[in-house]
Amino acid sequence: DGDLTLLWAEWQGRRPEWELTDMVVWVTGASSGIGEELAYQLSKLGVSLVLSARRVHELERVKRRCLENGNLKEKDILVLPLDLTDTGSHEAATKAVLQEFGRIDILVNNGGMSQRSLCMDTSLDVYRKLIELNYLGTVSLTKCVLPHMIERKQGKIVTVNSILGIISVPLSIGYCASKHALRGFFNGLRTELATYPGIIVSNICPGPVQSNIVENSLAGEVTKTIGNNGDQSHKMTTSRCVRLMLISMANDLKEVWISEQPFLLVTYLWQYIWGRKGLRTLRVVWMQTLLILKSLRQNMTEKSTCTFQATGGRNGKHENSNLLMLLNNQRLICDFTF
Ligand SMILES: NC(=O)c1ccc[n+]([C@@H]2O[C@H](COP(=O)([O-])OP(=O)(O)OC[C@H]3O[C@@H](n4cnc5c(N)ncnc54)[C@H](O)[C@@H]3O)[C@@H](O)[C@H]2O)c1
Repeated sequence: DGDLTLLWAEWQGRRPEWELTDMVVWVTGASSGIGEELAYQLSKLGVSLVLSARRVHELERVKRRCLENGNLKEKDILVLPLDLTDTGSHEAATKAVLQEFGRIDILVNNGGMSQRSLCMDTSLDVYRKLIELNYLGTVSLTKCVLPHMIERKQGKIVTVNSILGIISVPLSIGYCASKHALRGFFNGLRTELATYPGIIVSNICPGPVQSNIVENSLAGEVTKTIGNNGDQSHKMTTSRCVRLMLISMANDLKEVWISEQPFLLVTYLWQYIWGRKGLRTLRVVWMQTLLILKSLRQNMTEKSTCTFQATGGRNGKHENSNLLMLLNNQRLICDFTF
């Protein structure tokens, strides 16, 4: 459920319990899902925590649970409301963290949002919002924190990307584009910071993970979300994903892929084989095999309806389109969008 370097680090590498203790860690998107779980696991390591998202009451709830179950005291946790799209507020937020704890050791760029709708059913505002939130919001906060890390010549910038920052799938192309942009930005930033070996720029690329991401996904309009998470049983547990993220941070890994199969295997194929001219046939054969396997599984379980239908897609109107035939017949591609 992780790439080979990550699994090796888990087996033989440094433990988060040794490496991350006493660090000041700022987590965005800490009110839900991966960010919330990250807060709980970090609070057991004895770090100083900054919890950011838009909803203060949700952050206060997370803080209370950190205090109940972790090793932290009230003074170790700062609740700092932050809207990633309000880039004008990021400088002041950074100053507030520095004023409270004196330093920022790790910035975890986790806050973000996804999307479920076909291109022709999606308003441009949705794509704009995804770029403003997932990409520009993250870039903006990083730019505010970076001068401080450069001054200290150390720090970790950890960005929760996605395997959709590596591969692209239908129904979430605005999300994929924003995550591809993030990966390009941070890979380039790492090179720009080559003279600061103490500053680690890390891309975390999870596959499907249990969280509220589907519920909060935009469905064609910025005012419309999917509204429910559907069946999440095929997804990785949030706790396992976060444990692997902490191992990645403890071992300064530059990019990690965290996913169960078949998503991890598909990512490897995409990265190393897919797209090369002579191997297009392999791609089709592979896709068809997955579809058949998925269809067999679906027939046996028949648990939930197609996400595509939930998004109100233009079912039936384009019955001759290959894409819609895939979408209508199988849940594979729907499962692949997270
Ligand atoms: N769950 C998955 O399957 C999965 C897979 C790959 C990557 N990711 C990434 O993980 C990260 C966390 O997502 P999650 O799965 O926990 O989903 P989630 O919806 O449970 O959590 C998203 C968090 O981001 C915050 N957020 C949203 N808009 C914001 C804004 N404008 N300003 C500040 N915070 C904002 C939310 O309040 C929430 O705390 C995202 O970047 C997502 O792209 C998730």
